[in-house]
Amino acid sequence: MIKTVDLTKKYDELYAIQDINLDLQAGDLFGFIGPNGAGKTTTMKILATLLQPSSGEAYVCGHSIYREPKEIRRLVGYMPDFFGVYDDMKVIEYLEFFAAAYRISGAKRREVCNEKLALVDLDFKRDAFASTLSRGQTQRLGLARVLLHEPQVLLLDEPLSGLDPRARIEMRAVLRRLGEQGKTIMVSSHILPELADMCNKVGIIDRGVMGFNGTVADVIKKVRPRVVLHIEVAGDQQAAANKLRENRLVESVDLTPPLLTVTLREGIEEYAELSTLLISAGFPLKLFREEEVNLESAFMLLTKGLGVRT
Ligand SMILES: Nc1ncnc2c1ncn2[C@@H]1O[C@H](COP(=O)(O)OP(=O)(O)OP(=O)(O)O)[C@@H](O)[C@H]1O
Repeated sequence: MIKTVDLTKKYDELYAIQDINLDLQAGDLFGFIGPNGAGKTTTMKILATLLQPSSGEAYVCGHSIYREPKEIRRLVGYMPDFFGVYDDMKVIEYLEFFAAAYRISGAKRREVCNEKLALVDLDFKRDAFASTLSRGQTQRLGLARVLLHEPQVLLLDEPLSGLDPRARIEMRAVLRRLGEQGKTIMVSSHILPELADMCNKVGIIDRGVMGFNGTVADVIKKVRPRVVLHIEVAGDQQAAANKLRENRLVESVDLTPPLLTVTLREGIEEYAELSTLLISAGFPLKLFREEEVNLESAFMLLTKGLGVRT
């Protein structure tokens, strides 16, 4: 659905993006993560055919951005990071205005607008003035707008930025729903944890260079190749530590009473047998869980040293 080959955009000597390679399929929800100025907007604008790259290729649903931009515009819904709404228009009027621009006419127009408002959970605001909407509601209205022409591909530039926690949860729910409809969605953010639980793939970009492109599980593996468990047992903790050290899955055990920190050997991801082992050896479990990877520090690690700009 989206494919880029060595996509590059230069402004004089500055690489806004350099050799970006993406391959996204139908139903992919791709989190495009990077700090300010990383190149996210540049990439999205090129895919939306609003900006020409300096070199490289990009295809959307098989159409080249150079040769078939009109086809691409029909298939893409692009929501920029900042957009205005017309203050003197009601929500439904705003949508109908754009539906008319897409040449959706007559009874169909009202029907499509109502359907998209419901999809973004904004039907209760249909007769409110756009100027009275909260930031989260305005973002959802913007999303409804880019859905009017039934795009296959959505390019959403920081749709979660500036939203309070509740509005984020609501927006994420809407994005998941759209992903379930089989659309290909690229959504950008500064913050990896914000997108990690929602996206099946993530790309991490910094200063124009994509340092990582894969699944969230791959991110975790990359920053922490070994699974770490936190375990607490009732009874003799030292004996429990020794028991674990004998196990072939275990690389090391650190005991800082009452916590056992158990590092598994590289590549080991299945460890249920360790809980059975402890219980059957007479160590009832008080705690047994995998240490969570701090996605914020994973992000810092993965962007460290990326991209040298000239
Ligand atoms: N028209 C332009 N002329 C010169 N440089 C530009 C232009 N547009 C973007 N850039 C530069 O290209 C780089 C990438 O910018 P881009 O807007 O793609 O980043 P971004 O990841 O979207 O950042 P943000 O999170 O702040 O929106 C930045 O260094 C920016 O200053």
